[in-house]
Amino acid sequence: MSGATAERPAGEAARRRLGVMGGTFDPVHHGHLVAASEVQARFHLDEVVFVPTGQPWQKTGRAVSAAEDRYLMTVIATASNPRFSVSRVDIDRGGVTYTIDTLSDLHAQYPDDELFFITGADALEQILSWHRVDELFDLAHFIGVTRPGYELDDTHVPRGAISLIQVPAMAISSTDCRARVAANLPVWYLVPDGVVQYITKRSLYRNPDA
Ligand SMILES: Nc1ncnc2c1ncn2[C@@H]1O[C@H](COP(=O)(O)OP(=O)(O)OP(=O)(O)O)[C@@H](O)[C@H]1O
Ligand SMILES: O=C(O)c1ccc[n+]([C@@H]2O[C@H](COP(=O)([O-])O)[C@@H](O)[C@H]2O)c1
Repeated sequence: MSGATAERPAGEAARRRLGVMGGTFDPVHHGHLVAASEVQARFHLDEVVFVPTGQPWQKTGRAVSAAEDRYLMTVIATASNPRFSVSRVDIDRGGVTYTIDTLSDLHAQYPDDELFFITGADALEQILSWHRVDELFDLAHFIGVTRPGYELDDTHVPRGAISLIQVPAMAISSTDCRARVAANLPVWYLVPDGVVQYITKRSLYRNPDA
């Protein structure tokens, strides 16, 4: 996608700007929410749609929680922000999730929208290994965000295909949240209150080997 900028083009013909925050969200945490909020404001996005994955093919070595649990936690976490929404495209397609399919489906659903795919520095490091990566940059402008512990580097991405921005540093990961629940430590204030309650109600993450 050429010509995407942080500035919203003036004039009535401007297209709706839709941010896409893809993730496993197992569970969704304040690092995800702060990053999406910062990008929404700085890039003047009309909306950011969170898209929980189906099966994340590069997260090996452990079973991911049920898609419906990850979806509902994401709905709970985003409900209070009128600029946030949640899409089921990856979950309803089923199977392994590839971003090329996520973006193709969203483009079909919102053909007039300009898409901005948000990715943390850790995910960006791996992007050349993504399925049909060469076609990805035609479907969306990418926005790489800082994440504590990772270098934000776009030198491997085609020039003009990505913007990098600094977001408030949140040293939170889903891995750490899961480990804390398993160790009977609190996740209050790492994830939204409703997500803490959902984790408790559904007894998620109690068994680290599950
Ligand atoms: N603390 C954070 N700050 C900025 N970006 C983040 C942060 N945590 C996750 N992200 C980004 O959000 C997206 C979805 O992340 P994901 O759902 O895999 O969370 P995670 O915390 O990395 O999970 P896990 O620890 O299970 O690997 C990715 O692009 C990731 O880089
Ligand atoms: O398309 C791919 O091959 C691909 C490989 C790894 C990750 N992704 C996407 O990157 C986003 C973050 O993924 P993850 O695994 O860090 O939660 C999510 O939307 C994934 O579908 C996509």
